[in-house]
Amino acid sequence: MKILANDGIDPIGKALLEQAGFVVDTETVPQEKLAEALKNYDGITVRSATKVRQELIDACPNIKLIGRGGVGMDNIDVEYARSKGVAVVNTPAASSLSVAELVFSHLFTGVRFLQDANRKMPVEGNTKFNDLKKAYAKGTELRGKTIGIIGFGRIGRETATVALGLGMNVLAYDLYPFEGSLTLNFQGGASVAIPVKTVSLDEVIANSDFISLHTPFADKPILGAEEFAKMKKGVGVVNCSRGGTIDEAALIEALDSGKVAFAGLDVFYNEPTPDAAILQHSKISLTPHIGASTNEAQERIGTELATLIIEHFNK
Ligand SMILES: O=C(O)[C@H](O)COP(=O)(O)O
Repeated sequence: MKILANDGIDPIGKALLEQAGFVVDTETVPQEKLAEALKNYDGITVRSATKVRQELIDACPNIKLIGRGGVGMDNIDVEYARSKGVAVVNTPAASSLSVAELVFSHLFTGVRFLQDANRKMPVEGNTKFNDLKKAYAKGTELRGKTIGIIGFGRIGRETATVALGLGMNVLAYDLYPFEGSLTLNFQGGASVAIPVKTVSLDEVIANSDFISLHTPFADKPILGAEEFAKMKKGVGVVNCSRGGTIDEAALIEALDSGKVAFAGLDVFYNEPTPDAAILQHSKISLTPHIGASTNEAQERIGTELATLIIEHFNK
């Protein structure tokens, strides 16, 4: 069996597949050459870069499995593949903590102006930063503040758990209400369960000091001008979910008016070429869709994906 890992696969996942007798190629084939190249393979694995659309599936009748190393399957025509008897698998839980930690990277960045300070610190030969120091004199602490989490699935809950560990209050919203507890595990084996209950979207929007999005993209943004207007003045907004869930033009207006103090964005409406107005804004902390890009997450993803592929072909 031959697998093309077109967006790469962690060495541990590759080794597991090879031990099970699979041939694994990890060289990325450009999208336009994929239909030809894939004819020689039994399966393909992707992250979010490679698109596996209907035409590609039709062009490669040998393909029996599409593996998504990650959560979002918006780059794969899943229903169509399944209707043609092609299995589609993903690894929905493996990257939750890495994404949650990136949310806090953006939050800590925003409350202490790192995105701007990193651009403006005096360079060699000019050691004066007193004016800059005055500009950044009033940061904000996270402890005791309220984080609003929109989308309370695996990543939303992991984000809430980290927030509770930092001493923040959590307000969460999900289409499917949740009432239960989240467990914080501490060094030495101690753990504590903290009750959490979802509230309405309006409550989250109106009462949060920071808002983090954790939903897939549906048909329109979840946060637009109307929602920004209802938020607290000085709110910080983070998006490590999917591009399009925030109306970027409305976000820029809200940042410029001071309604939103800062934003942290890992995902963009236009990927991989976000708009210049977003890229150059001094109040936006930017990362290039790297929520799942940690050693630990990729190792878990590679291991899980390899296991799913082996199980599928051994059925
Ligand atoms: O859906 C996901 O798993 C994340 O958006 C990560 O995507 P990536 O694997 O392309 O980094």
